[in-house]
Amino acid sequence: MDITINKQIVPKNEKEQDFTPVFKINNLNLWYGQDHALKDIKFDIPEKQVTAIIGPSGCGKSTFIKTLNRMVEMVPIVRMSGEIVYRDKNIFNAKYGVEELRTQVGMVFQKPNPFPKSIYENVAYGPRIHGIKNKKVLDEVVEKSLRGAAIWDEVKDRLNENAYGLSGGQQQRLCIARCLAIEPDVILMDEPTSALDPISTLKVEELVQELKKDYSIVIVTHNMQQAARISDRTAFFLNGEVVEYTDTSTLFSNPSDKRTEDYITGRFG
Ligand SMILES: Nc1ncnc2c1ncn2[C@@H]1O[C@H](COP(=O)(O)OP(=O)(O)OP(=O)(O)O)[C@@H](O)[C@H]1O
Repeated sequence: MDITINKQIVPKNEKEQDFTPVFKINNLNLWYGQDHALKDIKFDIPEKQVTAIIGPSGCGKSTFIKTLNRMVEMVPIVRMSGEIVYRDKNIFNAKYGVEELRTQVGMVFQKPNPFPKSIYENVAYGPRIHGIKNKKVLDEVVEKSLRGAAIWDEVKDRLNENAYGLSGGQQQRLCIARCLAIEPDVILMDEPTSALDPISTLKVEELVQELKKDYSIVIVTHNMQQAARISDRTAFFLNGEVVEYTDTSTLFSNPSDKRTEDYITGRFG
């Protein structure tokens, strides 16, 4: 699309975005002690799309995703500068509580980490903490969340059994259900399929495609095929910098940076 300014036709700027950002990241820097792990990160993450973060081991993918819900600050030696704006609020602003942020920005981890409780209690836990006590309401939230995570049919007859009795893939979808139960806006996923078998991986990938209708998703993955299959936009990280960030099909078919090309063609990493 061209833009008309003073009756002149101005070609569309490549950097112009045609999406609504859920996160705006401006000049984000992060250090672990002296180690400069994130360098001048600047890009916007779209609403209701899947954004993949790719790059070789140690390039800062996990560190980056954990800045978005401020989990990275649990490491005492971390220092940061710059700005992360979530829906017009600077997440580092003292007035914006970290609990509130984490209610809106949920996270699913690499290894499924259910609580040692029943399947039902795993999902009801968050809503209970947020003050929902009514059993009927909780039942509805649990069912809706398990359905949303595409695991309801597999567990509906064993809701009171311990979650540890589920397979790894089922546990991961249960953890996604637990995340959905607090009705987040954004879901962060840090290598959510790396501990899963291929069939469970496929189920989680299909689920991500469903979830993006209602949620904005950021996913760290080692697996470039996975990024190509399921994401709309991809950021390629290298040594703590974003080398390239664009729509996924362009990044994989026509990368603009030689380092991206070398990485996606397997020359390093
Ligand atoms: N808790 C920590 N304390 C000190 N340094 C850390 C810590 N976590 C990560 N780092 C360093 O920050 C850099 C980025 O690490 P990070 O785990 O974010 O990379 P990654 O791309 O997610 O790697 P991988 O793909 O192997 O998980 C690395 O140099 C790592 O050693």
